[in-house]
Amino acid sequence: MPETSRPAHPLSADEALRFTASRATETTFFFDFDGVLSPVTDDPDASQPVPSVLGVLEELASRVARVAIVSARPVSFLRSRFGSLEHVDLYGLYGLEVWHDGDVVTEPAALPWVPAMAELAERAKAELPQGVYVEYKRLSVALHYRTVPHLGGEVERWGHEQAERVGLRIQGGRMVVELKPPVDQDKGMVISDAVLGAGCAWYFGDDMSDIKAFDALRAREAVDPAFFGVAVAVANPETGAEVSSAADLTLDSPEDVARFLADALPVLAR
Ligand SMILES: O=P(O)(O)OC[C@H]1O[C@H](O[C@H]2O[C@H](CO)[C@@H](O)[C@H](O)[C@H]2O)[C@H](O)[C@@H](O)[C@@H]1O
Repeated sequence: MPETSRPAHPLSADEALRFTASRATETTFFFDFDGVLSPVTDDPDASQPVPSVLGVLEELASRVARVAIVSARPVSFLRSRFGSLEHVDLYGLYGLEVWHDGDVVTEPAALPWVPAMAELAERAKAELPQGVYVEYKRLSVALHYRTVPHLGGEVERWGHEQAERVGLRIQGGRMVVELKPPVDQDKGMVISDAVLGAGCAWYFGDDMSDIKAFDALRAREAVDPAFFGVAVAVANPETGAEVSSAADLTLDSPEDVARFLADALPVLAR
C-alpha cells in the first residue's frame, strides 16, 4: 500500500527509499560527479567513475522517472566518462552546459566570456607557482592546489584578485578555487528548475556547490508539501562536515554510493 504523506526530516535511508518506491515514476535522482561517483584523485584529468556505478545508474534510470549528473565538469568530460549511458542526463559547468539531443547546449549569456576565460587560464599558468594545476574548462578556470596544499592561501588570493579584475565569480571547492562568468547559474538553480513538476528527488553531493542543490530541494518542499526531497552527502576530509550537516543522510565514499544504489534497486523495482 503506497504511503501518502512524506516522511518527516530527519529520516532514515530505509524510510526514504520506501517512500520513494511509492512514487518512483515521479522521482529524479541527481548526482554530482567528483567525490560522489568518482574517488578523488590528485590529477583531475585522471578521475574515473567507480566501475560498478555505470551499470547501477543505467538500471536506476529504468526504475525512476529520471537520472541526471549535475557537475562542475564540462559536458564533454562527462560524455567521456558516461557517454555509454543512454538514459542518464548530463548538466555541465554548474548548468551552463546541458547535453540535449546529441549536442552540448550552452547558456547564451555565458558565451561572451569564453575569450576572457582562455586569457585567464594562460595568465594563471604563467603567474601561479609550479605545482598548481590550472584546469581550463572553456567557461571557467579551476585552480587546483591538492598536490601543493601549502600554496592554498596564495592560490585563493590570486583567484580573488583576478575575479575582481575581470569581473568573475568565485566558487570554492575541495582544494580548488574556481573562477566563473558572472552569469546566474548554479547547481541550486538547475535543481529548482528540474524538480518543477516532480514528486520526489534525491541529490548526492560532497562539495560546497552541492549545498545549493540541497537548499533547492528544501525550498521545493517548503512550497509543495507533497514534494519529497532527500539530500545525501558523501563524506570527505575537506568539505565533508559542512556538506553532511546540510544533508539528510551521509554515505562514506563514492564506492559506498555505488553500493547504496545497488542495494536500493530491488526496493525501487517496478
Ligand atoms: O561538481 P563536481 O563534478 O564535483 O566538480 C567539482 C570539481 O571537481 C574536480 O576537482 C575535484 O576533483 C579532482 C579529481 O578527483 C581533485 O583533484 C580536486 O582536488 C577536486 O577539487 C574538477 O577538477 C573541478 O573542475 C570541479 O570544479
